[in-house]
Amino acid sequence: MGLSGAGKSTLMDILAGFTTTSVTGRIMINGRKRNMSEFRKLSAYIMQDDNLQPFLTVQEAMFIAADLKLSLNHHQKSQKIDKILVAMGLDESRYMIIGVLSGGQRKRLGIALELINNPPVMFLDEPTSGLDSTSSKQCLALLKQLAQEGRTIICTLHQPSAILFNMLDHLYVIANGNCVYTGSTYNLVPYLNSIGFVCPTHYDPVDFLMEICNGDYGPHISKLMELIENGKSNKWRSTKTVYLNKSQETTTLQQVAKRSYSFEMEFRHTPHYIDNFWKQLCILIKRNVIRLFRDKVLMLTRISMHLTIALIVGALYFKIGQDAAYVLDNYSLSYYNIMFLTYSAFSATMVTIPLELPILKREHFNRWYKLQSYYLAGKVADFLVQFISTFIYTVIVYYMSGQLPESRRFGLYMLMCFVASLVGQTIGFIVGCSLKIQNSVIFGPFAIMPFVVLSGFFVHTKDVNPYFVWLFDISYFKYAFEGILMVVYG
Ligand SMILES: Nc1ncnc2c1ncn2[C@@H]1O[C@H](COP(=O)(O)OP(=O)(O)OP(=O)(O)O)[C@@H](O)[C@H]1O
Repeated sequence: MGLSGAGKSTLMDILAGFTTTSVTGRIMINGRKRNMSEFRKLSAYIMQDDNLQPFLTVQEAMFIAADLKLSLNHHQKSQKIDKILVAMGLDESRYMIIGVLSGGQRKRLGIALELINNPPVMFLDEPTSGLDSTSSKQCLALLKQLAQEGRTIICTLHQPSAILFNMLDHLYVIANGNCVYTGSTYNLVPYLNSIGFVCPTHYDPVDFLMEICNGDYGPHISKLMELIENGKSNKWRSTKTVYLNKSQETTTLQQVAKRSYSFEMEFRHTPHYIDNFWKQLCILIKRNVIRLFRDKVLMLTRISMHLTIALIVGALYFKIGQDAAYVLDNYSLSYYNIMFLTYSAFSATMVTIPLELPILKREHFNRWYKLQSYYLAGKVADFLVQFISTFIYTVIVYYMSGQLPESRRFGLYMLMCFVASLVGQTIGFIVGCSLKIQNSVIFGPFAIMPFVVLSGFFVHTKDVNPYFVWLFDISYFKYAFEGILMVVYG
């Protein structure tokens, strides 16, 4: 718990293993140094932003997660999904598209997706942010139930209400990146009393603590930090009992530890990924195909843009292909075709990839699939749209501009254009992954323009200094352009 900017998400990223670089210190699990590979099998991290696929239904998303994370048959998966959806209060929204779910439903779905494989340790960054008081209560009650079943639930909270606060077992309060209290929730007021901060009657202890952290009663953070040994002190921890629910049913810590141990043992023998590469690939292709057909706007825009430009270009260069007087125009047309197809594939990929990255980060971090499967599945789905777009464009331009009507020439012409567009797509993927979307729109074209200049269209190899000739050899535009000219005139 802590004020905004206190360092909660940073700490959570480090504990979950999401941030491993530029941090120092040791992370111990049950007294042993954390083995990251083992730990990732035991844990799931639900980040602050939902990062869900907006075009799937709740049930489809659950089945895809189950297919990737469980080695059960369809009926068993279905039963498990039903159980989780009921527990999460999502049963009635199972056929709804994720994009139209409310904030609370999306949060619950984020948890449900990670619950599928029943991880013993769950990290949640602000699971109640953006939720109303009833949804927050439902969400924490559910987490409490999971903790009672023996899981370790670690979550960050901004400033919980008294009801939410009473649901917590252990509290770790951060201010300015340091710990100012660690201990049980019911020890908070006695702790504050012991150091001279008397919480006024009828005053919420959480508000009081946050005001102290905010410096409303003076600069006391370093004093609090020292007293609690920056989180190392165990003085205010609960050692005897864990309160389970309002009826004060209790269970011993040993019982909880025993259940946690059995979860841990179960996971030790689980492979890092449940499915092999090919199975992951098939599941991800299925998901991409569903997404592609639901997200019709982008697909239809790409196809109709190719159709429109092809008609304009075809009309401009109408029947010039076999007229010797227009040989230079035909030369320019060949170049334009490669430029257009490459650039359109490049920009479409470059702007869509950054939207996918947060989802990829979450799913890959939580061991849903390997990166290779994700990449290839994305390529296969995009391959289809790119092929249709390139085919429509090439057929129209080739025949309207009056190139030789030979199927072999047309096939090769089409192949040159298609391969060039795939290279453009790959460069768009690299740029989209490397830069933020606003930067990639500005700097992305620089990844293409050097190849354009070195294609042999503007400057010829024989006219440049011999030291620069190798630059032409790395320009894929040059190969595509030469290929097209050989197809047309060879
Ligand atoms: N221990 C630390 N030492 C120095 N800087 C820190 C420390 N922890 C966090 N920070 C920095 O403080 C800033 C805010 O951190 P973070 O986003 O984790 O806060 P937060 O509590 O999650 O905020 P919010 O509730 O608004 O999401 C970041 O720039 C982070 O790098």
